[in-house]
Order: sequence, then structure tokens, then C-alpha cells
Amino acid sequence: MMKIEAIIRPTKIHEVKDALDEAGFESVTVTDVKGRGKQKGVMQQWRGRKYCVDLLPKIKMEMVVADDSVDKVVDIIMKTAATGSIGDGKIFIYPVSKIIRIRTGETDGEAL
Ligand SMILES: Nc1ncnc2c1ncn2[C@@H]1O[C@H](COP(=O)(O)OP(=O)(O)OP(=O)(O)O)[C@@H](O)[C@H]1O
Repeated sequence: MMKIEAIIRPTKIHEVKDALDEAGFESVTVTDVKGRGKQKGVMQQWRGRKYCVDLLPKIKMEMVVADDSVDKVVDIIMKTAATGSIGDGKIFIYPVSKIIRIRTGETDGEAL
């Protein structure tokens, strides 16, 4: 079991979520976050004055899936979250040691 954590543009969340849902990956945790990548924010202008917005709003999606689903989920996120411009985001993948469904006590694959 692997956890896929994707930091994406807020404007892309519905497209990504719908595509994952259509492929049978409906379980997800979504959080509003702020962050920055290599470009360290963006310059903006307000009333003639320039200022740097250091931390940009992003969406963090977290999904735990079976090992053999990782490539498929990553592929869907790559295809739907990309615009080709800087700030498209990043995907981090971690191993998960245990899952427990609180309602039934089922574990691991049965609790996915
Ligand atoms: N190394 C990192 N560690 C933690 N969070 C990161 C890391 N890289 C990116 N992020 C998160 O992902 C978001 C989007 O990253 P972003 O796409 O700007 O990365 P990048 O490396 O600058 O790539 P790009 O050149 O495509 O912009 C950031 O705002 C931040 O929240």
C-alpha cells in the first residue's frame, strides 16, 4: 500500500478528482495548503506597487492505494493536473505500513 500525495493547482482539483473517480479511485483527502517551489512565489502589482507573493495557494490531495494502482493514479494526476507552466505541482509517494477501518476493524487491503 502506498500513499500518493499530490500538490496541485486549486483550479485543477475538480478535473483531477473527477478523472480519478471515473477510474475507480474515489477515496481522497483534500486540504487547502500554501507553498512554494523553485520559483519562490510570484511578483504581483497592486495600486502601482510591486510585491512578492511568497507562498501560493495549492491543494494537497492524499490517497492511499494498492501498490499496483500507483502508476495508474500517478498517470491520471499527471494528465489532468498539468498545464505545462511553472507551478503545476509535485507528487510524493510513501509506503504505508498499516490501514485500519475504524467502523469494522478491517485492515490493510480489506480496509482500502
Ligand atoms: N521539495 C518540496 N518539498 C515540499 N513541498 C514542495 C516541494 N516542491 C514543491 N512543493 C510543493 O508543491 C507546490 C508546487 O510546486 P511547484 O510546481 O512550484 O514546484 P517546482 O519544483 O518549482 O516545479 P515547477 O518548475 O514546475 O514550478 C509548492 O507550492 C509546494 O507546496
